[in-house]
Amino acid sequence: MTEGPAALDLKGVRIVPGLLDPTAQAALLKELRALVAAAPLVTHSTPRGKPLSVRMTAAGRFGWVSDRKGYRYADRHPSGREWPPIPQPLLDLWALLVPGARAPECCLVNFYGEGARMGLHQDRDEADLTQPVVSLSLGDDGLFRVGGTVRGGPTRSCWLRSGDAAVLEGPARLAFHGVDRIRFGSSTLLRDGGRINLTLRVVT
Ligand SMILES: O=C(O)CCC(=O)C(=O)O
Ligand SMILES: [Fe+2]
Repeated sequence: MTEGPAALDLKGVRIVPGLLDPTAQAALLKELRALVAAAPLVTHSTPRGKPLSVRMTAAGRFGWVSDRKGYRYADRHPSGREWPPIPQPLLDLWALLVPGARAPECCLVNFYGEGARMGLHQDRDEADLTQPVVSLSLGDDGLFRVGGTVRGGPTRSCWLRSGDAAVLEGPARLAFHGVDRIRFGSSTLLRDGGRINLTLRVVT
């Protein structure tokens, strides 16, 4: 594969439906099970102490964490252990989708159980905002909302399905985005339902 499947544009965010076929999704899921065994999912809280509905872990040199001390990248899991390496299939997808970019330093693993959501936000904790963010969805469908680079402007939404990718790059690198809800049980990839979202980022 040299170019990858056809992409759609959602307010400048590149959506690549069906990037991973079901076999590749199952293979990746197997790697993620090992990843989560080494670095268990955590319920982070906002700096004000409100728990996030999305549970998270990470791989790579850095993971993203949040607690009373604020939102930040950390070089260790809250357990004190190092983050596991980013699975090779994800590094390959990054190279396919954003060939000119630096190597990713973080793969954030988000798990959305029933009722979990993520409010509109910008990804701006990274030092080099010229580098893209690549996001991959697995499991249940998620309603992905994208706005502009200022809060409160018009937004558009689309459903991200298992195997779909989204790339935040160029002028849309700082687009507000979030996940309003998931269609719990819409995919058979995860036996007990839920949605996994993987985001690859250059941090430094
Ligand atoms: O779950 C998604 O599709 C988006 C995740 C996200 O925006 C983030 O982790 O910063
Ligand atoms: Fe984000």
